[in-house]
Amino acid sequence: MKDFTLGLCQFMVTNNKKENLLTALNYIEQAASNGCNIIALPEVFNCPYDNNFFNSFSEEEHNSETLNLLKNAAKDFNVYIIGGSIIEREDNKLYNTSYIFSPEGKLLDKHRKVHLFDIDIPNKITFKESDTLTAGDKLTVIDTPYCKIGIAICYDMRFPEMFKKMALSEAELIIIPAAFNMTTGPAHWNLTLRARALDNQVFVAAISPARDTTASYVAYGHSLVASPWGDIISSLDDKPGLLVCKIDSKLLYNIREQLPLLKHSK
Ligand SMILES: NC(=O)CCC(=O)C(=O)O
Repeated sequence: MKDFTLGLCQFMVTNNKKENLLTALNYIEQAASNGCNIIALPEVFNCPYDNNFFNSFSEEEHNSETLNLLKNAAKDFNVYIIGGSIIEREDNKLYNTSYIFSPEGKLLDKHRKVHLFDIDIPNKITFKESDTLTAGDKLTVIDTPYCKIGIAICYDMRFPEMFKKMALSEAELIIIPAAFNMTTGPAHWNLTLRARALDNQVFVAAISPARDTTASYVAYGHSLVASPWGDIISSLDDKPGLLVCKIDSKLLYNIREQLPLLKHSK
């Protein structure tokens, strides 16, 4: 692992795909001009987070307006892009999928959300991704010249065993495109992200859409970076914004040497 600058793009997602793509591109450009080497977007960043929109906003990988834009942006700005997630369509099934591009515009890998968000907290929040989506079934850890990056999507963060497997596959940074809500966000967002970082002695970066109180699903916001020590080293509030965070590789090496949890893990 070596030092680098991470950019998290927290913006408002609307029900106009073209507008969302333009916003994403503007944020990527701004992050690149602020020296970011790795830039990440929110979960389902081109479409409202709502089952009613998923089918009509879905795209096939081989013919995707969104993926073309991300690929070209990665190349034009010479950056790694963790492309939040989009609704991917393959063989009449829909997946919540994150695509990762290199600075050459090469598709390095993709992560399909493994744990679908099916919850029912009466009078608070009910959501059933499995009404429309199919779950992925693999871990994603990619190698870059800066660090090894694991990818998880939102509700995936609640499953510590998945994170342990990524850490044991040598992930040093885990990037999580996400969209918590106004019930679970205040209660669990910081706590869960800090715990995954601390348990696995990795940097954790979570990127949410900005909060839109008129949307059918109101995102919590509060994109953040947690360190391998378990503290929050940079964060946003609920409004649109770009988080630029310098990642100090020494921090990870020192913590892992001084408190060797991964070595002691059985
Ligand atoms: N998009 C999601 O997976 C939402 C997860 C969430 O809000 C949670 O509490 O978990």
